[in-house]
Amino acid sequence: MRPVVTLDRVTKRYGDLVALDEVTLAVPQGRFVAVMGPSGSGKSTLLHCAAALDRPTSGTVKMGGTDVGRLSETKRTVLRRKHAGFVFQSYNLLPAISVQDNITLPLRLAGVRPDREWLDELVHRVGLRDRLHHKPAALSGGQQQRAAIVRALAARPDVVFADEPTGALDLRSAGQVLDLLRELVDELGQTVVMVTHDPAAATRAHETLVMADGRVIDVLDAPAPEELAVRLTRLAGGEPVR
Ligand SMILES: Nc1ncnc2c1ncn2[C@@H]1O[C@H](COP(=O)(O)OP(=O)(O)OP(=O)(O)O)[C@@H](O)[C@H]1O
Repeated sequence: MRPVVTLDRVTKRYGDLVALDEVTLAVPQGRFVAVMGPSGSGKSTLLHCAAALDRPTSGTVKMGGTDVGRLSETKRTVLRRKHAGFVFQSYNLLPAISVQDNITLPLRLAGVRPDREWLDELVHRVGLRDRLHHKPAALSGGQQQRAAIVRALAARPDVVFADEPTGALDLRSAGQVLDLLRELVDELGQTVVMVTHDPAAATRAHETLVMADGRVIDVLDAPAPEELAVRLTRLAGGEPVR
């Protein structure tokens, strides 16, 4: 499979602190990749560098074949708009406009005409057809996050980066959002990279990258939640993993 994002010996330093330490990885198209690890292990830094939200101190990040590190801030923004979608823990929907307008806002800002058929398909899949004309506040948390997912996918990005997408949801809504992300990958060929603290969330992913001290120390194929929870607890306690 063609990689949509690649990192080659990517290091990110904040002064003396090494937040990412020579990380090399490729995210293939059509995969659902989870990123887990103890607090401070570098998950968000990895996501920000991979998503061209931030520039590494050294190493190479390529998105859509373009070397992100060589671009100006403005060009990175253009690259992100073209290739990436984002889902955050806080849904970041604008309260004053309808769900429909929220979904199409980034497209309109970018001067791109919405693909009605694609949006209909997405809205149908996430079960929001009859909520489109409501304001976000009239939707449950799970529904708002599903609207945010449609917004992230509206421009058919190469990859969606999700940072704790279920962090604010109850168990049932979280499960629905995760099942939905997996369905979008399996049935629509989308690619998702998701940072999460929830071992149950990682079981929906094809593979889980486990991080510690700024490195990817393990790549697990669809691990059982119990197995993952034990590994993460050991890591958080500073115990050796193997
Ligand atoms: N802007 C910054 N300036 C200085 N240090 C930073 C900055 N951003 C992150 N760090 C540090 O880099 C390390 C990795 O942080 P990062 O946020 O990537 O970890 P994380 O695994 O996402 O943690 P959490 O699960 O708590 O969100 C931490 O030690 C953090 O304090």
